[in-house]
Amino acid sequence: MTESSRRPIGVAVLGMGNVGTEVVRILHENAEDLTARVGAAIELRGVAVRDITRWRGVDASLVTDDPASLVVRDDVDIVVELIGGIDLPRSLIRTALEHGKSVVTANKALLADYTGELASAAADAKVDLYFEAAVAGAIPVIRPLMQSLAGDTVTRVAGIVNGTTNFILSAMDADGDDYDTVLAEAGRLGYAEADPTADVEGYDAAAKAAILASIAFHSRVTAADVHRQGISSITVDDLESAKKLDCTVKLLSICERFVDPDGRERISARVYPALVPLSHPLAGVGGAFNAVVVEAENAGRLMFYGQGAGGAPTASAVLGDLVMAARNKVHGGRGPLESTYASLPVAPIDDALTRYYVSMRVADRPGVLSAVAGEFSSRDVSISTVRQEGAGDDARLVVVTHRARDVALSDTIEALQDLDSVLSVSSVLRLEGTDE
Ligand SMILES: NC(=O)C1=CN([C@@H]2O[C@H](COP(=O)(O)OP(=O)(O)OC[C@H]3O[C@@H](n4cnc5c(N)ncnc54)[C@H](O)[C@@H]3O)[C@@H](O)[C@H]2O)C=CC1
Ligand SMILES: N[C@@H](CC=O)C(=O)O
Ligand code: NA
Repeated sequence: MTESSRRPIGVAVLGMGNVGTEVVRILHENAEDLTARVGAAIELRGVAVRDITRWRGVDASLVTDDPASLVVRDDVDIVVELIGGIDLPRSLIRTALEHGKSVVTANKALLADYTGELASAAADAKVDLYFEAAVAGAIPVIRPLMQSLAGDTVTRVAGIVNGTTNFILSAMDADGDDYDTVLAEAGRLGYAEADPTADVEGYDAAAKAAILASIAFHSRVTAADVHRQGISSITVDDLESAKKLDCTVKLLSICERFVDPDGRERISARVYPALVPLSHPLAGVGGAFNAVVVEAENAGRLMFYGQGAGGAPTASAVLGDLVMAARNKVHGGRGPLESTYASLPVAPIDDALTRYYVSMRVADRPGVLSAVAGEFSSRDVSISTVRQEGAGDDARLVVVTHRARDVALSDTIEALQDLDSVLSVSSVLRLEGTDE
């Protein structure tokens, strides 16, 4: 059968915002190449928008404000969900899968909590559920973890997976720019979520960490399992202090597999702003770029780098999934199924091994250093460096620790706050990207 004689694959795109608009543009612009790659034409059968009266982008006959009607249509084979949110897309995707449509989505907030439900609906219907765009935008990371590394044992996946916060921190670091101005710019450029709290408070990065940990460790990890802290408390002063330590500040998502003191294998999944040495490859990842470092027992260390947000880069990942799903519709076969056989439990943040950087205002008098050091040593936390800055009312101590259980470090901070000689603890950040 020739490509032109094969039945075309019908596609519906739900949501025509930053990403949806770009998906439709690429579908039109690359139509001929896509047909050759799939072995049949991909035809846009409908787009769903919120307000039909304001939509001017595509042929009016394709546009509807009723996405539920599109996902059950007989001439639609693949549904692309780009609305965002939870309840509506959850119900639309379920209905689409139950009606035998393959689904492509970029919706990490939904997947972080409902991959199990949606993947089993896809398995029941023998169709595909693809979501490469949901983590790190254009960067291929889901497919490498699910397929290329399927024969290896992944031990760690860590990196920068939120473009908006990386854009903000990079601008604050380079130009000392004001936080609100940079956030507004990230929204204008199509990086930020509809509610940018999801970005700045780390919810988006935590959702992505849940997805990455689930896939990497063949277990089910949801957003609630991920320890989360955002960047809203990071100041230009923190970035200046970081420079004095030859570091910068990055919002990191860290997923690790580790053996606890009782010999049980567990997962640690956490998101927080951390000091990263300038010599570390993640320190050089600027703007809305993302980078993910994967460590596997046999492959060693792999690094994936590229555009993690924005309409066109994200649409590129969506199109990759769309081509895969369309090929499967034409030639048969299916993408990989969800794999949760290992079922590793997730440990609380208290059990993670981390390093702390602590900056505190102290009374400028004898005995302060030994009182501070005593609080660390009584909890078995070993100090790596101590630096005194300023004098008199401006005296500050900056302590960097070696790796210790996070709970020992956080208990130490509480105890320091109760010391008479410590006037205030002005900044506490974890330090990552070092081996100590
Ligand atoms: N923008 C980005 O860089 C990335 C976005 N994503 C995800 O992709 C999805 C879409 O993101 P964006 O395009 O940036 O969001 P957006 O807010 O620009 O687009 C969503 C669109 O859906 C429309 N919509 C809302 N309710 C609707 C309804 N009931 N029926 C039809 N349309 C409706 C909105 O009017 C809007 O145009 C989200 O899940 C987001 O988390 C994932 C990776 C990167
Ligand atoms: N808001 C997200 C978009 C991509 O996932 C981000 O900034 O990374
Ligand atoms: Na990706």
